[in-house]
Amino acid sequence: MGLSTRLWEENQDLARACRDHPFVQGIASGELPRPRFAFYVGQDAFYLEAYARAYALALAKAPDRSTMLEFRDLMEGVFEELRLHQQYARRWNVDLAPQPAPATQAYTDFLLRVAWSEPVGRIVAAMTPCMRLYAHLGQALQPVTKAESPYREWVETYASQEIEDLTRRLERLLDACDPGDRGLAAHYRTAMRLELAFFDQAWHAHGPG
Ligand SMILES: Cc1ncc(CO)c(N)n1
Repeated sequence: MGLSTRLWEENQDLARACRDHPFVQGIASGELPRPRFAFYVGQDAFYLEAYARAYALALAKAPDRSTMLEFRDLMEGVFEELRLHQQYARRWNVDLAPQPAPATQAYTDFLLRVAWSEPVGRIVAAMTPCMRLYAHLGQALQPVTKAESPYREWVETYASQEIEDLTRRLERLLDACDPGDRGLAAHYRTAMRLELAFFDQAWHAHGPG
């Protein structure tokens, strides 16, 4: 079994907690209060800029040109996602340059610290949960998302083949890492925990209802 598969399986508790989280379930049902989604999109735009910078740092540290090109394509995918956020922002009155809230700051601080100070493999381990989790959520939610959910486009984006393909490319880089490096599993799990905290933060934004 490849390292990416093993780490994903070891983190199924957190993957399930994200999938079953009321924020995520509210996206599928369409019942998620809009101010909470707007808050999430603004925080996510801040997050994604850090995520793109982490790819740029990984690119700078990559050992060969083919790995550099992988990081370039992955980074381009993040900029595409940010374009989607701009569309949501226009539609839903989102502040796309917010102050980062605590869970956002914790996640971006973690990613950028790893990206600045650690080797490429550790960066890949910290960045993989973001992609695999969202590909998983998109694919899991697509069949149960209500046609009338205002968040349907969000689900479709992450359920797309394009996201799955990019996720696999990142996972292949993880599979090439030294499976004896325990720091890889630690970073993967830290990122999964931060993902859950990110949903939880958005759920609790703007009070009940
Ligand atoms: C917090 C977070 N994790 C993962 C993704 C998927 O790119 C995202 N947009 N935001």
